[in-house]
Amino acid sequence: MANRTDQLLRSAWTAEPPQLPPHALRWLRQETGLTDSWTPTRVMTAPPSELPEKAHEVLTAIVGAEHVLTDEQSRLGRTGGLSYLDLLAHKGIGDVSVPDAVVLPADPAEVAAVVKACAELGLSIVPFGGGTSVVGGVKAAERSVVLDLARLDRLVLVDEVSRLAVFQAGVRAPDAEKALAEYGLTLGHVPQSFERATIGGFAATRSAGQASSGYGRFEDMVEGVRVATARGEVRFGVAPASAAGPDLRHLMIGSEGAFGVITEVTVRVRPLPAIRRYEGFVVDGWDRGADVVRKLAQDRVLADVTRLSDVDETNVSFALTGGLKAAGLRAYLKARGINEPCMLIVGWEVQDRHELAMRRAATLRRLRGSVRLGRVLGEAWRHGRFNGPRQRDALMNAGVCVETLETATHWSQLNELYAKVRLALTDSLGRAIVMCHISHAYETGASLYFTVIAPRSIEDPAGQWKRAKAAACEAIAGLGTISHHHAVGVDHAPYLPAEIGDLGMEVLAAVKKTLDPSGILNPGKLIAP
Ligand SMILES: Cc1cc2nc3c(=O)[nH]c(=O)nc-3n(C[C@H](O)[C@H](O)[C@H](O)COP(=O)(O)OP(=O)(O)OC[C@H]3O[C@@H](n4cnc5c(N)ncnc54)[C@H](O)[C@@H]3O)c2cc1C
Repeated sequence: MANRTDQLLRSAWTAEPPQLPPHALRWLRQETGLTDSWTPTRVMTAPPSELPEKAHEVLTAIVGAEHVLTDEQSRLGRTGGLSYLDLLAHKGIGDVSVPDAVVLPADPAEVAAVVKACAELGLSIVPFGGGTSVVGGVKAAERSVVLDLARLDRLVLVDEVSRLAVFQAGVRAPDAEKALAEYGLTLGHVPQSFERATIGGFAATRSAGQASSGYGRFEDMVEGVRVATARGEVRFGVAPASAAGPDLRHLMIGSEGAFGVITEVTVRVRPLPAIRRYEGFVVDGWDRGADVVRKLAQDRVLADVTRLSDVDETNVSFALTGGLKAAGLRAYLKARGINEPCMLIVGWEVQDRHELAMRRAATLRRLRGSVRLGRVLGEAWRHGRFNGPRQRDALMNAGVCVETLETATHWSQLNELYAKVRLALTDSLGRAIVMCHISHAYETGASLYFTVIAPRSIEDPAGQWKRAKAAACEAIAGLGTISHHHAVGVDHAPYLPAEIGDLGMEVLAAVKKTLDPSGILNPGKLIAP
């Protein structure tokens, strides 16, 4: 547990602080006007724990004294997740709430007992999986207890006949895949936060992995859930499909810890692919690229991974590869008639050569007119698919404001949404690089995932991003969803009523009141106070 606390305290993805290569730093300075000065960082400190003695006694009786942590380091490590604002807070910039204790139950029964006890004691609970939320989902509340699920780390059972597996909620994605691989199975859920995020966290946020076109979003993988609510335990999902009223699993999937703590998830699993093939293409222009992805989706021939970068994201990828190689590539593409290069990565994960040949041919037929850069680009993307958080830390260390936000809409509105969000971000951030990609496509629409890079404000680093984020959220309202896969958390809660309406909010509030009458479960998340 000491290692885990160290990792959470560091907030950075790796132990060694990553640095940008000199060519990338030079390029950034030139493009954004980045300088060497930014707000000095400070050491984060915590006030003493005010966990009442009675609460300490009760929690200790349930989980054991060594699993009720009130020391400063354990509490500071679990003040929030990994959004840009959270990372700033870890550098002593901006406000932070520190929980009074961290409680680590061992199994679903202990979770249920902790939730019940906290409801009786009137103590708020923040469920904490991998802590990778980027929307304030694990932001600690005042006078709260963080319920860390790290000890719920077991594969409970595998039903090979039905292709189902039951995991405890705290199992991290790499451990889940390792355990399934022993049975020749996979979940196929590979978000960029794969290395740290948990099965319970995926279910609680309706997560979407990079291979969502092939394996589906996480909610498509959930067959059943076991949840500890403040009123007792519930289990939903007894069959692959059911007409027994509304599907109550979906009250829990995406409930972000506000209705209960998910303790076990039954997931649908598949045979491990025998062949993985990733290739890179370049399409001329964003509109044309989005059209290609739409046709692939509507003709039902999407590869398992399908990811289209806009011109700015493609330029940044080229610039980061550095110097001569990038210049040569640009010249080659120009000679092939590509003036506005947009990178398209497609990846197939299949059982045999025949399946690959059939699916690949169907995709390639719709890619006529694009330039094929082959497996080198595809494999380079696959091998670097988890580099995002490392690059983000390096950018943070270089004094950059770096953050992502995402949305989704129907194809007919996609380009309007794309243009409006871009404009909102560039208007509020000034000399910034705003990049975007589509990585989740459906027959009716797609997600848009934006990344921004701007020199960090010296006077008001947190306010700089809050204003940009607010502008982007306002641009999204009425055109798309406030979140395609990052969830609501604290950050998006004020925008949810505009998306689901007052009556929709009343329904959520009614469910919360039924399952959590005293409002102790993850206060302020999903439903704004
Ligand atoms: C670098 C980076 C890349 C990311 N890439 C992706 C991506 O590709 N796709 C994607 O979907 N998301 C992505 N995310 C967001 C994040 O990883 C997901 O939201 C993930 O599902 C969170 O899992 P977690 O275990 O870390 O949950 P946490 O961050 O610990 O919690 C997330 C929310 O769920 C609640 N919660 C957690 N566990 C439980 C439980 N057992 N019961 C009830 N509530 C619970 C928490 O209270 C919180 O509200 C990324 C984040 C980072 C930092």
